[in-house]
Amino acid sequence: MAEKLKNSKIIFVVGGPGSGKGTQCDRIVKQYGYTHLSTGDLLRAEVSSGSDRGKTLSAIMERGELVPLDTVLDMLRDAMVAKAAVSKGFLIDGYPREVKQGEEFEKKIGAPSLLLYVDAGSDTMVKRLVKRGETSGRADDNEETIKKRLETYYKATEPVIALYEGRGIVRKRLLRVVIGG
Ligand SMILES: Nc1ncnc2c1ncn2[C@@H]1O[C@H](COP(=O)(O)OP(=O)(O)O)[C@@H](O)[C@H]1O
Ligand SMILES: Nc1ncnc2c1ncn2[C@H]1C[C@H](O)[C@@H](COP(=O)(O)OP(=O)(O)O)O1
Ligand SMILES: [Mg+2]
Repeated sequence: MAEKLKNSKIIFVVGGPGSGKGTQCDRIVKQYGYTHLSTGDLLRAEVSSGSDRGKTLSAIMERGELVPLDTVLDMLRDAMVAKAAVSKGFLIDGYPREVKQGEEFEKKIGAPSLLLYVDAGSDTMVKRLVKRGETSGRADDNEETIKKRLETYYKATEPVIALYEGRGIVRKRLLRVVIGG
C-alpha cells in the first residue's frame, strides 16, 4: 500500500467510450476541486513522449484493446503520489476497466468510496466519438476502433460496475451530499 495515499478519498469514474467521463470530471473539478486523473490521458502522455513503451501502448490503443494492467496501475499510482499532499480527493477517470484492475488497485492503493457510473447508449457514444474525432486528433476516434472499444467496454468493463453495485457504492448521478461530505 502506498503510504502517502492512505487517507486519500478515491472516486472511480467508469463508463463507455464517449459516455462523457471527462466532461463530468471537469464539472466536478470546478465545483469541488478534486484532482482529476484520466488513465487515457496518462497513457497518451507516454505515447507523446515517443518512448519505446509509448510505441507499444499506442499500437494497443489503436486496436481498441486494454493496455497491460501493471503499466496503467504504476502510472496511476505515480500520478496520485505526486498529488497526494495537495489533493482533496481523486477522480480516477477510465479505471478500473476490468475487474482485476479494481482488485489490484485496492491491494496496492486503497478502496474507493464511490463509483460514478456515466451511462450512455451505444448509438449516442458512437455519434459523440465520431464528432470528437473531427477535432481530437486521437488515433482511436475512428469508426473501426470505436467499434472495438465498445466491444471491450461491454465485455471487460461492465462487470466492474456490477462488482461495486454489490457493495452499494455505485452512483449514476453525483449527489452533493455524497461528494461534499
Ligand atoms: N452530456 C453530454 N451531452 C452531449 N454531448 C456530450 C455530453 N457529455 C459529453 N459529450 C460530448 O461527447 C464527447 C465525449 O465526451 P468525453 O467527456 O470526452 O467522454 P469520455 O471521456 O467518456 O470518452 C465529447 O465530444 C463531449 O463534448
Ligand atoms: N485503465 C485502463 N486499462 C487499460 N487500458 C486503458 C485504461 N485506460 C485507458 N486505456 C487505454 C485503452 C483505451 O481504449 C484508451 C483510451 O482511453 P480513454 O481516454 O479513457 O478513452 P475514453 O475517454 O474515450 O473512454 O486507452
Ligand atoms: Mg475521456
